[in-house]
Amino acid sequence: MEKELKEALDQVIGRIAPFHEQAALDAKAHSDQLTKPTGSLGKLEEIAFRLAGISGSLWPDLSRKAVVVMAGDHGVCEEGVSAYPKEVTPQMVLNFLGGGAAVNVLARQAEADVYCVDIGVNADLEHPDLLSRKVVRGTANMAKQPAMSREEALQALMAGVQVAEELAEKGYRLFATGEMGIGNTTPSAALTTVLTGLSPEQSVGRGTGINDESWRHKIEVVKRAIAVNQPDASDPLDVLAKVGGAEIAGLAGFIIGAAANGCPVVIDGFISSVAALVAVRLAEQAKPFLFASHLSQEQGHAVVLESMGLSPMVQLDMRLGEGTGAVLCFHFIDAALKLMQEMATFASAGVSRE
Ligand SMILES: Cc1cc2ncn([C@H]3O[C@H](COP(=O)(O)O)[C@@H](O)[C@H]3O)c2cc1C
Ligand SMILES: O=C(O)c1cccnc1
Repeated sequence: MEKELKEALDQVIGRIAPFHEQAALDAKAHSDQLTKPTGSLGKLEEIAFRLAGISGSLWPDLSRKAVVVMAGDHGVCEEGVSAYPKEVTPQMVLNFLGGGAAVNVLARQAEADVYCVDIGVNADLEHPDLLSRKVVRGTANMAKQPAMSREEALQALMAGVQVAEELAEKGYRLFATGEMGIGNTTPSAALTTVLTGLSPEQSVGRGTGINDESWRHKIEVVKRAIAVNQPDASDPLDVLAKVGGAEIAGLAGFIIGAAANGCPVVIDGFISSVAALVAVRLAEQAKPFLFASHLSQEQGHAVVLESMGLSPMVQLDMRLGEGTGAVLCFHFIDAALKLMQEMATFASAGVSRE
């Protein structure tokens, strides 16, 4: 089973098309004709060039947008690493489905649809709009044993791939990643430490808002998880299974699946970015499809983004997750494309350039 899953994943990775350098250069050539000093729209120009390179067409239609919120629970919560109880995970899933969470509000404003996926929640959840893809009923406590088996990690990755395939099939062309899982900044910090070499003191943050004492304890928990499981940093699947989480694996698979379908993905804060790092370690080809949205307040986020060569669009001191920062940045993606499509050229507007 594990072998079949790995083969299926490798097959999806093999479908990721290379970046169209020429389309990106053509977009830049067009941009340089527009009525503005060269490069003056800054990152908005870079966004437009990269979107052209991803799609292979100068101005892709990215009007159909979705944010995918993967939800899962974490056995490591029994160590006391979060400021909130684990019951919040299923409760928030119902809130997403009812349209009342922060990400729902921002998605409505950005004209994006919200898809919530139960990939590892430790509760029986039923709702007509819920994508039920449960791989585990919460992970095991990584401070004592591997959070997941290698097979479970692969199942979660492939479940994420499947969600991307289905949404691409429905016509969505631009995605944002989001997550919900009380305790998930702890496995995210452990993954950061193992995959980037950052110390636990620098990768562990305050998450939902723990105090100094709990923060020091959380660092010890991350150190213990790494000591107990001895994840092999050169094997991203091993690291993901031992000190990761189902929603992190699901998002990594989703990113790979979106890239295989030629769709750009805007990644959210710390947890989503760690999932993206796992995706990139599994499939380097997925990297050009990624856009960083905001810089989270969570310690360690900047290093995770830097390790992928990504620079965030904004810094709003947010630390929520759910895909909130990513959905907000859909507005910048829309703006970048509109500017390139609608601005006059020096020639058409009769504006002198020398
Ligand atoms: C009501 C509520 C809504 C949330 N939405 C996202 N998170 C965020 O907080 C959690 C991570 O922080 P930690 O590791 O400290 O538990 C994740 O669920 C993340 O998505 C929330 C947390 C709460 C309490
Ligand atoms: O950056 C994030 O995504 C984040 C930070 C703290 C808590 N939840 C999410």
